Amino acid sequence: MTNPPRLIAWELTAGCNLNCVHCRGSSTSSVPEGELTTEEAKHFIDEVVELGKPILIVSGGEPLTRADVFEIARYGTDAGLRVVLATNGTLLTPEIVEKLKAAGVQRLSISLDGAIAKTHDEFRGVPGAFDRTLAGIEVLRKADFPFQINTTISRRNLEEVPKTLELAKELGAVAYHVFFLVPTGRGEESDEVSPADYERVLNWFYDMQKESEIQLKATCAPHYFRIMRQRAKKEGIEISVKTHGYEAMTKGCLGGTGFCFVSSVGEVYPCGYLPVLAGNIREQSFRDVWENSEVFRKLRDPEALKGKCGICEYKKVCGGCRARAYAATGDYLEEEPYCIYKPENK
Ligand code: HEM
Ligand SMILES: C[C@H]1O[C@@H](n2cnc3c(N)ncnc32)[C@H](O)[C@@H]1O
Ligand code: MET
Ligand code: SF4
Repeated sequence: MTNPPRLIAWELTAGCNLNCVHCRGSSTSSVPEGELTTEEAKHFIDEVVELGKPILIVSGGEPLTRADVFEIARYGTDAGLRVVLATNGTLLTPEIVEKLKAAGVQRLSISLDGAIAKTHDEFRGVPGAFDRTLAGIEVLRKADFPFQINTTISRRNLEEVPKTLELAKELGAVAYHVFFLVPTGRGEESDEVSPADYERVLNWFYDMQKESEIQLKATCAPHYFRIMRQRAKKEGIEISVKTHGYEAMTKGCLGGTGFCFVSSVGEVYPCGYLPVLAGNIREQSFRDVWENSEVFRKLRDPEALKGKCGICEYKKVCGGCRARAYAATGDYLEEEPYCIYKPENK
């Protein structure tokens, strides 16, 4: 029996009103042809529910540029899914927030890639984006709508991350999730932080997590799960849900095991950063793709990992980033290129 997905990220549209330097989808204002129609989108939700009740992340592109986003979110809510929406926050108005509430959307993630306008605007490719995002957050606060802040960490904003966390707290975010840049789409390898900086930031993140009153989560940094265990061992702490919350129950990357990404034209991928196609929901059922695709089957087998990830004692909790391995070598099972750890049995 294959476990159902726990989380699905859905690129409802690839079109976007911004032009970020790091965008995995290389999104622009021109909307590619062949997007799933409203009816196809609803059919996809029907198929998801047949498998289980994952969190459905309605994402993009910029999902708020699609007129039927509320109707589709409502459909997901009515089907029993926990629907959340990932947005750059620039298009939020009181009317839109009311519609999101009425559609049963439970939380928004707002991308904020720096603590000051210059950093964020350079990231987002549009002057004034920072101010517009902050205005969007103000609308959410007034409406008492829960939101989390997402920051993508790269060389451009690495040193500003602590300040961005402080800003997220001041703004009233319920959580702060950091994403580490993956060199795909417009994301460039030269913007990735060094392996040593990964180690430094993730150790800082561990310290922050212990004292933070809001939830912190690192995505696309599977090595965090190794670092968490190394640090806890040093401190003589047993990892449990009580001490480490949700992080104690999950692992480095859920791509293909508990998570998948569905593109605006119905393609299914292990995540939004790994361009290895698992299947297309226009040609097959979602169940068939999830249960039988070659790439998902391989990602479910820790023994398939190669290089140092294959012999690492942490491979079941970390497993490396398969998208970075693919970007570096063309083989998604190869070792994670941005990890400094030397496995003990090497
Ligand atoms: C509630 C609002 C949330 C929003 C809007 C949101 C948004 C996102 C987005 C946009 C991604 C990137 C997916 C991609 O493009 O491939 C993502 C990934 C992910 N998120 Fe969230 N998220 C939310 C909450 C959570 C929560 C509460 C958890 C768990 C406690 C979570 C766990 C994850 C995981 C595991 C991934 C997958 C990345 C990976 O492969 O490791 N998210 N989220
Ligand atoms: C959902 C989150 O994904 C981020 N995002 C977009 N492109 C990339 C990439 N190449 N690598 C990492 N994160 C990315 C967005 O900035 C948003 O905050
Ligand atoms: N456009 C939204 C954001 O910036 C969601 C998708 S990003 C690839 O957060
Ligand atoms: S990262 Fe999000 S906001 Fe930026 S261009 Fe891509 S889809 Fe648009």
